[in-house]
Amino acid sequence: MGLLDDLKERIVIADGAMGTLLYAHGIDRCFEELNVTKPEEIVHIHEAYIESGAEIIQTNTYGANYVKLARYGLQDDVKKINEAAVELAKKAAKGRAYVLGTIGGLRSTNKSTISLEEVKRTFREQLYVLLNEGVDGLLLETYYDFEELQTVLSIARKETTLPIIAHVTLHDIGVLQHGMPLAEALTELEQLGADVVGLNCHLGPYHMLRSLEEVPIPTRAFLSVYPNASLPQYRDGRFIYETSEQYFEETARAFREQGVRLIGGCCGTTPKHIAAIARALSDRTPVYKKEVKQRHPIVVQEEKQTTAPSLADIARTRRSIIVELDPPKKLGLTTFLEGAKALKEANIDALTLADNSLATPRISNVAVGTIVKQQLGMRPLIHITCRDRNLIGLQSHLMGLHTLGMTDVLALTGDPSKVGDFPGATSVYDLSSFDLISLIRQFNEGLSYSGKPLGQKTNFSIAAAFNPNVRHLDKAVKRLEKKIECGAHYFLTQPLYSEKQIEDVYEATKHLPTPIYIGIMPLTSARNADFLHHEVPGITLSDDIRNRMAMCANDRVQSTKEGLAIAKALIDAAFDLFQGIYLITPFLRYDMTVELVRYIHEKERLAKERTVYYG
Ligand SMILES: Cc1cc2nc3c(=O)[nH]c(=O)nc-3n(C[C@H](O)[C@H](O)[C@H](O)COP(=O)(O)OP(=O)(O)OC[C@H]3O[C@@H](n4cnc5c(N)ncnc54)[C@H](O)[C@@H]3O)c2cc1C
Ligand code: MET
Ligand SMILES: [Zn+2]
Repeated sequence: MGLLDDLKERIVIADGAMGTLLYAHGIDRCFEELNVTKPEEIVHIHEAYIESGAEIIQTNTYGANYVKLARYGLQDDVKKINEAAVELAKKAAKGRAYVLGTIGGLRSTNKSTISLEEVKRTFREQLYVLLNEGVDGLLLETYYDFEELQTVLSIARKETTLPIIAHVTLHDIGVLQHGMPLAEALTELEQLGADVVGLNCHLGPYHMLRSLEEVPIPTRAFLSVYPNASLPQYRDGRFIYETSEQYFEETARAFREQGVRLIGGCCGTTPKHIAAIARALSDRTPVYKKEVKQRHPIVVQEEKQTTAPSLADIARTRRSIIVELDPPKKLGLTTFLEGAKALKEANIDALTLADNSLATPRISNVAVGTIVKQQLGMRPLIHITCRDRNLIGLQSHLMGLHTLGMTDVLALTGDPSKVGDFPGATSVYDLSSFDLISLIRQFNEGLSYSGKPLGQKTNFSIAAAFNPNVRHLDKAVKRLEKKIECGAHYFLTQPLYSEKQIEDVYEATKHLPTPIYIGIMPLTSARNADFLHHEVPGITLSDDIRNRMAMCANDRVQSTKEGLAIAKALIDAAFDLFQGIYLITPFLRYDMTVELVRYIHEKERLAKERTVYYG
């Protein structure tokens, strides 16, 4: 008889948390290291769970992989720590309980932080040690990212015929990240060969029960659940879980009614919780039938589509000029508004507003954008970085922009805090630019990050950044292709300072379906040229350009003239290759960008005249 035979006949009880139990005892370091440094404590916890009724225990290896151990400088000890974990669990089990080798998920909410190749490499290393040490089965737990779980489950299934338990972690009731329905996920895991499929961590019994109500009893696999004790509280700098064992006793019976065959606990649970479950299900009798609640279909109201064409559409059909005029670093909008008005009169398609560029605080671009839109009737293009807002803040921000009717956004990772005025400030980066673009696309489908209906579809037109000032242009273009896959509609480049570079950019991107706005920022002085050349990563100015600026020395009028002449030559180079021109106003010097806008319009007029004249 093995674990799967037992599960065929009856409900099986598993153990509870290891990590939070150690944490509650004051251990804040790497929990898995204790397999080697304090083995008797680990054995003691395993024994306490078995004595409480656990028939299955899991090795203390949740984070015993290369990536997580590296945070403690223990990356070379993967083998040693996993070997010790199996030895300790077996020592505690003494044949009284099955020993599962646990492998935890690596990705949380941000896919881009760890590639699938890294996931595979890391997983394999841990898997082979656990299998070698003779575990009775595998527990793949706390997978927020379904793609990651699919990947590692497929690897594990090829490597062993032992029972595999695959656990996803819910994002919200009934759904994984990005809105994947739980029932669909569990069916897919069963099809990939998992013997037991279910849930663990993040949420407690309430959310898990409501989620399982929407899940049919699997045909071949068994259903399992390892709820957290409760939602954690943050008190005096520590996370605390508080749930009475009595509540676990009641909910264990409710889990049985949902067809659950394996039940244990996750974060915050203790041997007392497991004893409560064992008491509640003392006869271990399973149910074989249940009524499945239908998931409410997602109702998304169509948002009125704006009639104005997007900036991407405009750049596809005609010359388009957008101008960056950044919100000021000091309070007061007088100069800024004068500049915005002058640019409006010069006839631009949109005013782009940076989001604390170079990681230095500026007046909120939403506040400034609202004024520009409402008072001047201009179209603001709002830059959004992932640096200053976490996943909650970003979604709230997008909902706010939608509410204000601002549909043009530029999705960026953003300059890191350390380049700006507050180098010690946190750079959040819950998301990368790729994830932010995907998130905005999902908003356009009427769904939040978790897949919850937003009630309306947003209508964002999504711009993304293109930095051609890199050593390998082909790599930058690969990033563009990925951004398009994520949902980018068009691109804005960093400022370019050479005609040749503009041609290279054209050659490297002409296969892309999305328009590109070429960035041109006039130089204001020799000092400005030197700063850009020497201190801004990636920007290189030719000797000729720097000499031309140097010749103007400190003469402001002459410098402006020369800066404009250089910018005009760049516009000439871009004119026939790109319809979109993105002018960047240096230091609120809107006189310069206004002049360049006029230059482009005049050029356009002459070109049209020529076309008419010559047919
Ligand atoms: C049009 C435009 C507007 C901008 N506006 C703002 C703003 O308002 N606020 C602000 O803080 N910053 C702004 N920036 C700066 C921008 O955040 C950084 O320059 C960023 O590095 C490039 O854009 P991204 O954020 O989309 O980065 P991503 O394309 O997401 O790149 C993120 C990081 O990946 C790395 N990377 C990118 N390309 C390559 C490559 N080819 N090879 C190797 N590594 C690479 C870099 O380390 C980069 O920082 C803007 C940039 C552009 C082009
Ligand atoms: C973070 S989810 C829980 C991981 C592991 N089962 C533990 O309790 O330590
Ligand atoms: Zn947990």
